[in-house]
Amino acid sequence: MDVFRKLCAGTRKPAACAVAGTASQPSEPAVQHIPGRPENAIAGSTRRKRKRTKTAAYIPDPVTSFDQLQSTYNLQPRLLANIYKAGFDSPTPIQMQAIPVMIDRREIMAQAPTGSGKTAAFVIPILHHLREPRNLGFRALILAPTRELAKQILQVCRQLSEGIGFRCRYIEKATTAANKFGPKSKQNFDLLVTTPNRLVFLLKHDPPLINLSRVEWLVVDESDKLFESGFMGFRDQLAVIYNACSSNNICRALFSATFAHDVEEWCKLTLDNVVQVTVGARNAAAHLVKQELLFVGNESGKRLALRDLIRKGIEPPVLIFVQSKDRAKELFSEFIYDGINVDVIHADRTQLQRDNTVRSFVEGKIWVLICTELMGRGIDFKGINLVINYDFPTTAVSYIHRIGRTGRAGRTGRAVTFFTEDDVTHPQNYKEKTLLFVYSIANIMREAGCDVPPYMLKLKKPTR
Ligand SMILES: Nc1ncnc2c1ncn2[C@@H]1O[C@H](COP(=O)(O)OP(=O)(O)OP(=O)(O)O)[C@@H](O)[C@H]1O
Repeated sequence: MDVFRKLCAGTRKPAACAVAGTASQPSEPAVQHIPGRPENAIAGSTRRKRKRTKTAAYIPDPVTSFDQLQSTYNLQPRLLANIYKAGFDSPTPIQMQAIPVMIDRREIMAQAPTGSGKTAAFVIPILHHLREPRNLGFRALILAPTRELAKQILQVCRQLSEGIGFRCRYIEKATTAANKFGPKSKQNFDLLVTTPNRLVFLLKHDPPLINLSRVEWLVVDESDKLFESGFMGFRDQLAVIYNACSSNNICRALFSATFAHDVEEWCKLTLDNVVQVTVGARNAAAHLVKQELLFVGNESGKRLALRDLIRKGIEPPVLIFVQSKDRAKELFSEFIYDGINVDVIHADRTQLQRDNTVRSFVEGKIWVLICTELMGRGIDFKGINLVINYDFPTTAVSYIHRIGRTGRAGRTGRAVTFFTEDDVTHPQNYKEKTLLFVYSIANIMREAGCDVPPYMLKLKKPTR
């Protein structure tokens, strides 16, 4: 059975029946769409005109300040204090919209640009609902596609819950996790942040080594990534986790900077009266990133162009994306040879090496970090000034996430994408795909008001 169907078949909400059956008609109205703009999140009139009764059409009004969360929803003073202590003076557009929706226990599918504060947008309402530590086992579960991102989210959970006493956990090793979080443990933990694979390992054990039946909130961050199927996809794992969260009171929230039709489809059919929040245009690059495309001719042209950029003066920290582990290793050797303060991160490095590299980069000991797609999503390095796409991204979605490592939290950033003759010619076989990506990326840039070589916009859009 297709896992997408498995995911839907596992639901306990009535709307899901439509998937397993034939009609596929979502219950009425399944999705509320709230258009929002990054610069002015309050979609205003449409929302305010809605009845204030709790019907299917009811959507809680957005908030314009964090104080309003206390006056309207009785947010804990300590949680509010932690929000301000984190330096969050006022909510970002996605926070204005998503926090009241989740506090109202509405299921949500949210899309907002990279670096726009989605993490706090789901962590704040979850902490509000958990209220206080209890020894009931995990009551909230947050899934992320990479360990680095899961740890980063964990940090935010701990930072915002400081002084409240929540036990926020991460699955370091599946073997020790069984003892710590298994059925025989004291169940003295509240919130789990993890990648799907380790959790699935525990769940698939007979009997399961972790119990998710008390989970009230399941958050899927980078939802379009976690819904990907196939060898590298997480969809199978998501289905297992989804079915293990068996509480009748469960609410689900899906967040990403990019939109995927299958996620939307699943939300409409499966979630209970889901609210869909979209801040800004769908699948658009963060507007604070100045994007440049640089034609470098061929492979050796990339090295020359990179040296040229460095010679002209780059302001660290800088992230360089390449397409594979081998490419990362290769470029790293060259940089080291050139005496540049650089390190590399890819899936072949041990977790300890990866953690140390991230720490050194954050502390400013490393100026240039070469990485693969592993670091493309969600990672929030403060103050990245420049992202270089040394290898052309393989999808427009990947491009949006990669360049979104800069231009975050109100700061401006710059992204330079190298492309070669090979990337724009030979529209045969797999090259046809590349051509499509060049075309889509050129359009993303054009929509963001950046300079694009005119011929790129004239590239014939290949058929898929
Ligand atoms: N209300 C706020 N005021 C100021 N800064 C904020 C606020 N909320 C979040 N931030 C900061 O914005 C940065 C980006 O937040 P976050 O990592 O949650 O973005 P994101 O939308 O999840 O991005 P991505 O799509 O790349 O994962 C973080 O450094 C965070 O501390």
